[in-house]
Amino acid sequence: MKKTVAVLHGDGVGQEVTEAAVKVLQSVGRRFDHTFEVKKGLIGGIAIDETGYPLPKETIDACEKSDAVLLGAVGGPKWDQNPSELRPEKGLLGIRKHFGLFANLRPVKAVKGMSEASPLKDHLSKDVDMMIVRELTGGLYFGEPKRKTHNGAVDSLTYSREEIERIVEQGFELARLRKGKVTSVDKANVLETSKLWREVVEEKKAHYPDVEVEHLLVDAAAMKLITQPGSFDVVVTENLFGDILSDEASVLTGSLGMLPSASIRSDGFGLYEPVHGSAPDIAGMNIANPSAAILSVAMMLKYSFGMETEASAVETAVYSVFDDGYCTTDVQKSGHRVLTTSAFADKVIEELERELVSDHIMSAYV
Ligand SMILES: NC(=O)c1ccc[n+]([C@@H]2O[C@H](COP(=O)([O-])OP(=O)(O)OC[C@H]3O[C@@H](n4cnc5c(N)ncnc54)[C@H](O)[C@@H]3O)[C@@H](O)[C@H]2O)c1
Ligand SMILES: CC(C)[C@H](C(=O)O)[C@@H](O)C(=O)O
Ligand SMILES: [Mg+2]
Repeated sequence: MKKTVAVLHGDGVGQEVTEAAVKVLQSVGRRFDHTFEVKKGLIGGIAIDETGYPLPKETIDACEKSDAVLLGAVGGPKWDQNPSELRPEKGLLGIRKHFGLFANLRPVKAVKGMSEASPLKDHLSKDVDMMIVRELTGGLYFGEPKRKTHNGAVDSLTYSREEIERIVEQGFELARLRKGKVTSVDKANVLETSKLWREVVEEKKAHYPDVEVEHLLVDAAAMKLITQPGSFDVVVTENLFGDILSDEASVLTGSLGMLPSASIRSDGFGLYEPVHGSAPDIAGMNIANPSAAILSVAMMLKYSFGMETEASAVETAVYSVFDDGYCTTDVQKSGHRVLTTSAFADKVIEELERELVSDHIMSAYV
C-alpha cells in the first residue's frame, strides 16, 4: 500500500521524537512492504520564525494532500510573550479546527514493567487501560468573546447540543468495542454547558443499553483516576477537562512521554500527536522519550490506514524494548539501561525487524 503522511515536527522535543517516529514508520514500510511518502511542513514557533505564521497555508495544503498527519509538539519560551495570534499554540488549535477533528482519543495503558516507573506504583492496580475521549474543537479554547484588557479578561465556554452529541456518540461506540463502560466527566453542579452535557449523555444512553454509564464531576474524577484507575474504560469529556485529566492519567503509565493520541475524521483522515508538549527543559538533548510519538504512528497505521497487524507490531515492539531492560530518562528503573531518543527508536526498529514480535503481538489500541 502507498500512503502519504504530512509530518510537522514543530518545536522543542517535537523535532526529536517525530524524527524517531518517522524512522519507525519507514521501518514498518520496509518490513510490511508499504510505501510511506513523507511531506514535511512547518507549524508552531518554527513556522512563525520562518514564515510569520504559526500555521502557514503551505502546511495546510500539504496536510490536505496527505492521508494522515503526524505532529510533534509546538511552543516554547521563545514565543511566550508573543501576541495570541502569533503564539505557536494558535497553529495547533488552528489545524485541529481546520480539519474538523473534534474527537481526540488518548489511550492510557499501563504495561507490565513500565508502570513500576510510576511515582504511584505502590498504589496502582495492574489493569489500567482506559481511553480518554476529549472534545477537541469547542469549549473554552474556541469560545467567543475572548479578550484581555489591563483590568480584566474574558474567555467564553459554549457548547451546542450537536457538538456534545457527536463526541458522546464516539464515546459510546468505543465503549462497545472495549469494556462496555462510559464515564462522562463534567461539572454539572455549576456549569450550564455541563448540565447540557449530562442531559445529552442521559439521552444517548437509551441507544446503548449494553453500555454502563457513570457520571463523575471533574474534581472527583481527578481523584478517582489515581485511587481507582482500574474502574475506568472510556472517559468522555469536554476540551479543557480532557486536557488536564490526560496529563494526570499519564502518570499511571510511568510518564507523559508514553501517551499517544489520535484525532480521526469519519473519512479516515487523522491527526496523530503525542499528548506531551515541546518540553523546553529537555529539548535538544536527545533524551526525550519517543514512545508517545511512536505509539501515535501505531494509531495512525490502525485508524487511518487500516493496518491492524502493523499497528500491533509497533506497539508490541515499543513495550518489548522496555521489557528487554531498556528505558529513557523519564521512566528510569533500577537495572535498566537508559537510552537516548534516537537509540530507543533504533531498538524499536530492531524489535520490528527481528520479526519475533509477530509471535506475541498484543491487541492494538481500540
Ligand atoms: N501538543 C502540543 O504541541 C503541546 C502539548 C502540551 C504543551 N505544549 C506546549 O509545550 C510547551 C511546554 O509546556 P509544558 O512544559 O507545560 O509541558 P510539556 O508536556 O512540554 O512538559 C511537561 C514535563 O514533561 C516532560 N516531558 C514531556 N514530554 C516528554 C517526553 N517525551 N519525554 C520525557 N519527558 C517529557 C517535560 O520534560 C516536562 O518536565 C508550552 O509552550 C506548551 O504550550 C504543546
Ligand atoms: C498546547 C495546548 C494548546 C494543547 C491543548 O491544550 O490542547 C496541549 O496541552 C495538548 O494537550 O494537546
Ligand atoms: Mg495538554
